[in-house]
Amino acid sequence: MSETPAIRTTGLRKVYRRGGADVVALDGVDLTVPRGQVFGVLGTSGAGKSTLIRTVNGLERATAGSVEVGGVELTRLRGAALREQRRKIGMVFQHFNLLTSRTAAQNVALPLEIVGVDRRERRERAQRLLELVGLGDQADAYPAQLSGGQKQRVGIARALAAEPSVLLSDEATSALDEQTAASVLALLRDLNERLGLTIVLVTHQLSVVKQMADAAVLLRDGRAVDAGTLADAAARPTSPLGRVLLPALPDDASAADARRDAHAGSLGGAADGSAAADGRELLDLVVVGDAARGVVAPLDAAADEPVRAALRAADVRYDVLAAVYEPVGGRPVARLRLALAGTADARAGARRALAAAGANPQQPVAETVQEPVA
Ligand SMILES: Nc1ncnc2c1ncn2[C@@H]1O[C@H](COP(=O)(O)OP(=O)(O)OP(=O)(O)O)[C@@H](O)[C@H]1O
Repeated sequence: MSETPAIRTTGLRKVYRRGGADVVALDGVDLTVPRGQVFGVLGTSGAGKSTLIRTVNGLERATAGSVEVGGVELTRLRGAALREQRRKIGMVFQHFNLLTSRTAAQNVALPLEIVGVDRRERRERAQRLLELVGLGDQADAYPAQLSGGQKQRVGIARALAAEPSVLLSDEATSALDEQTAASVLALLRDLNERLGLTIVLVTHQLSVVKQMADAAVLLRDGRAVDAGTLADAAARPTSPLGRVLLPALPDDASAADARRDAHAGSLGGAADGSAAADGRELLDLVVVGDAARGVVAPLDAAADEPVRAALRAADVRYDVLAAVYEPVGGRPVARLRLALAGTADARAGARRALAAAGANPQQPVAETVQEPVA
């Protein structure tokens, strides 16, 4: 039997009324967020990202479909039962939403106060939570006395007070400078790892998802057009999510690399002048995982690297037109764009050898079909 997911939505639909017209914000979203993951929600402005997490959190009522959190169907609940379940979902907001007249500790203790935890225990638990987010010495500070990053840490501690199984973050780092945002994201990652907390991140910052998330969903016009782990999406560069995560390689990115990497039988170097009879094609390669490092290493440092070995074994010549290396979803990803020359059979053989070497060879995707994120 498979484990109950942290979140499951089925046919989730949300229609707002505005000025006498219907606005379909979610149009039948089926989504599964496994437990313990950091899960990104991507999409252009208006795609339905905020509506999705506001509906999952019960801040908005679904028009149709269902939302389950930890196996409990929120969309069936009303009144006290709904409030009780909603407490198990923590929420972190872009503008922190702290009460300015309360100290950090009193803000963190608020959800405990609502459920009637006594004063002494509230104080102790708030202090422990503030320590967890690195603010043990700021319990008596008021929000106005804290920096943006500190305020967001208080917001996170407050979201954790009711010991939620899921933390929803709506642009939690968008109002922070880059360095502060990075430290808040590191805190979220740490909480995910230490507490096994499932975190859903809504953000217009693609870099945040690339760095932080294990998996993501791409929303477009209220529909989930693609979802999955980032490593899988990166290995499927023509998939909608893959295209968002790995925008097209610029052809002219590294002419210098092309010269350095061109091997002995490089394009244009055919001594017998037979190149004109050969076909030529562009090929994008993606290598995900530990092998990625070798792919972009200088040739002499990676003599028996499988991708180069596959190219050497095939009867083709090639130039490396671009090479990009970056972590995606915590895994190294290397991408190369090759100009390949040889007979049709030789090029087909090279594509097979490259596929067998785990390099996911694909025709380059034209820039015009890229999916903007924000
Ligand atoms: N309270 C509301 N009343 C009416 N329409 C709404 C309301 N909230 C959102 N919408 C509409 O629903 C659609 C989805 O909005 P939503 O805020 O979920 O998108 P988003 O992906 O979070 O966008 P952004 O990145 O700009 O925040 C949009 O067309 C928006 O105008």
